[in-house]
Amino acid sequence: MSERALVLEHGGMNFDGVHAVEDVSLRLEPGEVLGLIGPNGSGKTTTLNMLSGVLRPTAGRISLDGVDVTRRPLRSRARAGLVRTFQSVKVFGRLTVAENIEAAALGAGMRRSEARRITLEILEELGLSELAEQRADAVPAGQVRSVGIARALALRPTYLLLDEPAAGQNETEAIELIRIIASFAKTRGLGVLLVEHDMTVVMGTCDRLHVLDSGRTVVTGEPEAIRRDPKVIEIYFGRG
Ligand SMILES: Nc1ncnc2c1ncn2[C@@H]1O[C@H](COP(=O)(O)OP(=O)(O)OP(=O)(O)O)[C@@H](O)[C@H]1O
Repeated sequence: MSERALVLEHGGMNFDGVHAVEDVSLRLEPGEVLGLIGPNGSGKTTTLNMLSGVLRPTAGRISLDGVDVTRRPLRSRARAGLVRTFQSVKVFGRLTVAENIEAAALGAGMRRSEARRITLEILEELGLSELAEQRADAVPAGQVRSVGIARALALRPTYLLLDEPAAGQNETEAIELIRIIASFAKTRGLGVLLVEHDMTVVMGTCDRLHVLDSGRTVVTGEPEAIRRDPKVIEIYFGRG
């Protein structure tokens, strides 16, 4: 197996006796899109918070391309190529969308001309070019999330963790956005972990799915196998 991967081994998070996540192991390689799915409260966001460094796991180990980062904070992981988005995106409202993205690239040490070039390239690939010169506080809520994704991509990560990137969009828009992100993953060798609770959205867009329920792994595999898995059917459709 390749050393190049983001790996969680036997991860656990215990909040004062509440086992939000227990013994979860997963692996994300460059170039693949892994959907982390499960019903409300199943531990998706907690897992993403552990992987990105927002939370320090109470059990287990996280490694990034073979290096143990379990005790490293978010910023240090971001410098090493692991970048995340948040459910609520904070933009500089008085700056344009392009300036918001450039600011991220400049903050990561890029030269101004390069930051500008990368910004325009990413906006085009995400289908957001027409927003480039618009003030960020005038952008509709659904598209602000895409601005957040563009900003994360401007940091040129190797691994990108997305927390419900398509929330607030309808199913067709959500699938379209995730398809675009998946094509980024393929062309740039980017590993994408996508937290999502809508099965339909992840089915046709992810390479693999990891299903959680009550903080534990139910099953991991290719979408077609997951769709037919009796345990997954029970979780999604069997509970009144
Ligand atoms: N800071 C915290 N303190 C105590 N319990 C927490 C904390 N954060 C999460 N939990 C609990 O951990 C469990 C998993 O929560 P988490 O937010 O990770 O689930 P989720 O799958 O992301 O849910 P959703 O789809 O609703 O966002 C839930 O029971 C939640 O109440």
